[in-house]
Amino acid sequence: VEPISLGLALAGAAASALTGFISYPRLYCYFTECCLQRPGARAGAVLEQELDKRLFGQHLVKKVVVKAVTGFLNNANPKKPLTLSLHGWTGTGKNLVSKIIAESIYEGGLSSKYVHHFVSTLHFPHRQNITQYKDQLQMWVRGNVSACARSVFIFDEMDKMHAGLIDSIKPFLDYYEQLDGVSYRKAIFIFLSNAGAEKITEVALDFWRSGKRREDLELQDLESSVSVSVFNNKNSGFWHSSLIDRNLIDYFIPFLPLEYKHVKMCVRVELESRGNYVDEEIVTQVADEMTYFPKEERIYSDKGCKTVYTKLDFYL
Ligand SMILES: Nc1ncnc2c1ncn2[C@@H]1O[C@H](COP(=O)(O)OP(=O)(O)OP(=O)(O)O)[C@@H](O)[C@H]1O
Repeated sequence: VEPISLGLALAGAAASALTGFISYPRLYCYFTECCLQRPGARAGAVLEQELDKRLFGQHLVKKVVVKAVTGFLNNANPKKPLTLSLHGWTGTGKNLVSKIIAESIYEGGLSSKYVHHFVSTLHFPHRQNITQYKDQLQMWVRGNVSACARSVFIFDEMDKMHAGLIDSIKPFLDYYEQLDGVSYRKAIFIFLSNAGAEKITEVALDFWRSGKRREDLELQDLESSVSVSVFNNKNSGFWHSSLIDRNLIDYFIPFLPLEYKHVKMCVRVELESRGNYVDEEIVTQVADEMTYFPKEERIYSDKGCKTVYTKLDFYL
């Protein structure tokens, strides 16, 4: 082979590799994280599979989250961003679910540069700075959605957010095609809060007392009462919020309080993930150590699965 033709052949190969790289963004995204990384159908399948495997005792959550997120990701032309509001008792899986949603869309999950996690007490602590927070929040959201339409925003501790602050992002959640040249329609907003937990527990407990199966509880039994109680709760972060008023929250997702058997499932998973043998005696001991309410029936774990892991340290 002559040096010139070899050189030409190499140059040709390099050029075609380069155009291949450019014309196949997916290949490029194999090496570096990209916005809109995973196709909708694939993300939906991952989401369903992971929720089935990792989330216990939340049949309503599974159903609604899979339907809402998959439907949204598969819609090439959504009319507004997806807004999910997750409500329930502490330690029932709200952070876990938002993590699983993030991981289903971006491999990096919560560490992805397209997933943004705000914690009210950390990022917006002082009531007197609310005007400044409103401006910052608008800037953050606008900047990140400009960089990637499929940005995910998670707002934790909504019940500790100062009333009125969340309304500053209302325009982004509405049915606008564009605002100042930016379309927010492909973004996902997830709000987490303990507000509404009492109402959810009340309904679940009534259901249990009337001898019905937990799995027969339907979303209709809870959704509207949760949204009303959150709207009217002064400490919900959504107090008289125009997001609720204007129906900009697509789904209110109720997390049921966890029972003894769910706590045991959490202990087993933790034992396995630490590479330990699942000793049923330890599982029972840890579950027995948790406290349960109401006082008479002792059905629901006070802290859900939250302190299971530290309690387990004691036995290992
Ligand atoms: N329903 C569940 N299924 C499986 N694991 C769970 C469930 N609920 C909680 N856990 C586990 O318990 C721990 C605490 O859960 P998580 O942080 O998701 O609770 P949370 O509802 O967000 O609580 P908080 O309202 O206090 O923030 C996590 O490690 C999580 O994996």
